[in-house]
Amino acid sequence: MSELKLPAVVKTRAELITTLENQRDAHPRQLIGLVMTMGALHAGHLSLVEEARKHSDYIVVSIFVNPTQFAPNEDFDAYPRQLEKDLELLATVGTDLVFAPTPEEIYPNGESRVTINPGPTATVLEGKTRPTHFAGVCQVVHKVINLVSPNVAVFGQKDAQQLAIIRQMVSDLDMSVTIVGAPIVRAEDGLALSSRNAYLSPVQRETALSLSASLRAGVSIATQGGTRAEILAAAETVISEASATADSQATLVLDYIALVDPVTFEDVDHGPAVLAIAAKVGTTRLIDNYLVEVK
Ligand SMILES: Nc1ncnc2c1ncn2[C@@H]1O[C@H](COP(=O)(O)OP(=O)(O)OP(=O)(O)O)[C@@H](O)[C@H]1O
Ligand SMILES: CC(C)(CO)[C@@H](O)C(=O)[O-]
Ligand code: BAL
Repeated sequence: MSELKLPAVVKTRAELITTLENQRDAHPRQLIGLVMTMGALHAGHLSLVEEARKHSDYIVVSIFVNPTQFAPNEDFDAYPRQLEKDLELLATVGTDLVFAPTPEEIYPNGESRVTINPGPTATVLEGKTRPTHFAGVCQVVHKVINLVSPNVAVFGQKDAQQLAIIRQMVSDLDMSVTIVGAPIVRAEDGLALSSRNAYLSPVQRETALSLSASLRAGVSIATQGGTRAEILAAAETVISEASATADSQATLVLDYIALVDPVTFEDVDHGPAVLAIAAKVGTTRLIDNYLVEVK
């Protein structure tokens, strides 16, 4: 791994803008792709870079744990930070530039006086439990897209509601970037890869498998032509059993299981849908989803 060329890193917006200006001057026809992350990278993030490569020539990855999308009681301070390791991982998939700013660089004036209202899709599911989360996500995504001016930006389907809200923001605010969604990368045992999986003890990780198992039970009913109620019941049965039998060191508390429209995140009973789950394993909150077709 150490023989691979590490991507160039810029930490300030001035360096970012100059580097991109030079890049555009030297290669005016090249398309720029952006992948935004909070670091602690895993194969899911690397798949976004590979997806970006299909649509663009020069790839910028941002690594920034954005304070405005965390509520005061959440894990902003504890969130894993490992820039050197992240650079080595990015080198394996060919990244051209990493933008790794500090919070002061992104928010030089402290709290912004103008913010983005992420709209009704941000009030349900993740938005119900994390009411300020999507406003913070939209704020930083809008800022970094403005700074980089990419042709394409790639986001993961793992954060399905985030992807839907970003698509809506780009459409409603006439932002000139193409948003590409990339499928969820899972571990062999089905667990959706997530930086927060690093918080799980071995026994908690075992319990966490019930999230994807529950969704797969619902997907199986959907594939057999089951109704909304049957799909949700199948998923709920798996998660209730797992909650009831979980080890005391690996408690499982369901937040929601939902079957929703992929654009609005309102409940649906037919057509394309997202079967989504969120639960706390111990103190770690995890999310997952599958796309299904409800007959
Ligand atoms: N398993 C995955 N498969 C595909 N994309 C993913 C996966 N995990 C994260 N992503 C995507 O990577 C981008 C950056 O996400 P982020 O840095 O928050 O990673 P994360 O692993 O989801 O972390 P967290 O544990 O904080 O949710 C987002 O677009 C997210 O949807
Ligand atoms: C898109 C994002 C990088 C914005 O901080 C974050 O919400 C994430 O990692 O999904
Ligand atoms: N992947 C979404 C970032 C967050 O949970 O804050």
